[in-house]
Amino acid sequence: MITADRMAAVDANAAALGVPRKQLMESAGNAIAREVRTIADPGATVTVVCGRGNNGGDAFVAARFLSEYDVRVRLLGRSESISTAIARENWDALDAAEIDAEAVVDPTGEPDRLALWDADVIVDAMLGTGVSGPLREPERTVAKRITEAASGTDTAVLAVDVPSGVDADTGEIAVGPDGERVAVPADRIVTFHDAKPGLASATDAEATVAVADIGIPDAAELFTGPGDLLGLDRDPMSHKGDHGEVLIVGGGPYTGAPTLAARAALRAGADLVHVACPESIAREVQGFSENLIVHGFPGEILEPEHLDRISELASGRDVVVFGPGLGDADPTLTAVERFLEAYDGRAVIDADALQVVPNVETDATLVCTPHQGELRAMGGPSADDWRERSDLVREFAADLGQTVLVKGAYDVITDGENLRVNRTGNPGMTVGGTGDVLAGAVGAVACTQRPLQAAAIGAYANGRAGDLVVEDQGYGLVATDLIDRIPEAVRTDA
Ligand SMILES: NC(=O)C1=CN([C@@H]2O[C@H](COP(=O)(O)OP(=O)(O)OC[C@H]3O[C@@H](n4cnc5c(N)ncnc54)[C@H](O)[C@@H]3O)[C@@H](O)[C@H]2O)[C@H](O)CC1
Ligand SMILES: [K+]
Repeated sequence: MITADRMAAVDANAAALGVPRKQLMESAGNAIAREVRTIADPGATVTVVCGRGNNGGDAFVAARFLSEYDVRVRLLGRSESISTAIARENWDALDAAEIDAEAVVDPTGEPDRLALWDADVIVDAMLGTGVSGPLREPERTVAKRITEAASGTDTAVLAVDVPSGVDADTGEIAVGPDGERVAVPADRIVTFHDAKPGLASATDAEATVAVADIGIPDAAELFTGPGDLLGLDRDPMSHKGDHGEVLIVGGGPYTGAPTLAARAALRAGADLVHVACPESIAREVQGFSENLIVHGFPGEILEPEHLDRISELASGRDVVVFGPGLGDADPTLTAVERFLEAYDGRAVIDADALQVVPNVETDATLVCTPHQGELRAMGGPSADDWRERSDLVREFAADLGQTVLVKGAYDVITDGENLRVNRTGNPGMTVGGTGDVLAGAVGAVACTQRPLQAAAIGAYANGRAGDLVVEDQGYGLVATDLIDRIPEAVRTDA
């Protein structure tokens, strides 16, 4: 199963791996043509009804492959409104293939002119995963015409990827202003790459769903890539506080760590970052950035007596990052344990605090970010080969019931079920502090993304930042270099 958002990410990752979208669309169109051939013989009349997005684009390709049929392509809307270059290229190619293709110049025109009737097959390519809200005109009226044309006749309706009007993730059909739920009733659906969660519930019992392989490599799903960043796209209408508030609980024997994590959280997009650290370093930490709100607790290390204050600070934040520089003194580990027993929000657990996790009962949603030594200290597996490590860590995460990001040349990221591997980063990043930067970045992203995705994006961004630094200045990287490159590393328009 794959959701529409994940499909878009995998699509972009495939493109980054060198599989162009045009090739995906060719494969998608070919799969549609193959399905038409199982429904009707050459010479049959096929009406292809297309929207202005890539769902329509797929069907333009299919029409080209069906030149031995009597194919009529009807684009809803002006051809200039076709939304992607690839789809437009394929629309133009219909001419060369001498396909009867007509753009409904006046999109609100009388859809009856679309001559949907007396077709052996109607291909529904109005909308796929790009649908938002109830079907608008003219798609709404056309969906009703298709329903009429198909009911009581032996016209077969074949939906491209998703029946138009159906939400691919939920199977829901949004209620329109007329109080009606309108979608195309497909007899057959050819969906691409992987089943969509909503298809099973959306289609009537007898609809058959075929999943077509369109050549997306497994690597596009397994390895993190630029597609994983798409979830970060900022809603232009968003305002302060939307992108989350992070609390960093750190510092003790080590003073730089909480600062690195806090600054990384800011650069990775958190709106506000609070730092709870020993009073002895609070002034120093505050000195790094006025965007940090620093709360000093008495003494040199985190102890159980500080927990009321920490819990109060945590309750007002989206994510807590526990660990950078805390050290592993008994009172500190006891404090971490007590905190987790009471906390039910999201937290990133790093460094010495990690050893507490396997033995604590918590309702918190955790992202654990051990390196391989810390994973062993947690009672986790060790394996040199990243493939073997992936399987072992997935089992470990499943037992733990949490998301685990094991840092390494290949970072292994898993929630016990799904697995991602991050290949960005370089040997220059083994210097101290890069783990603190990573923990802060994951904490910021976890404000708006689910744990697995937050860990995948954090690992990708941290490594990518490291690669940008090395590209510019060669090795000799220090952790603070990473922080300034994080915004560039998470840009989706790069
Ligand atoms: N992601 C992949 O790997 C692949 C996707 N393919 C095909 O692409 C579509 C998704 O294409 P997209 O352009 O994102 O969106 P759609 O074509 O589904 O629809 C967008 C189109 O529809 C209009 N629209 C949106 N909501 C409504 C509405 N409620 N009423 C009317 N019109 C609506 C919107 O304005 C746009 O014009 C996917 O399903 C696949 O078929 C690739 O070709 C294969 C790989
Ligand atoms: K469709």
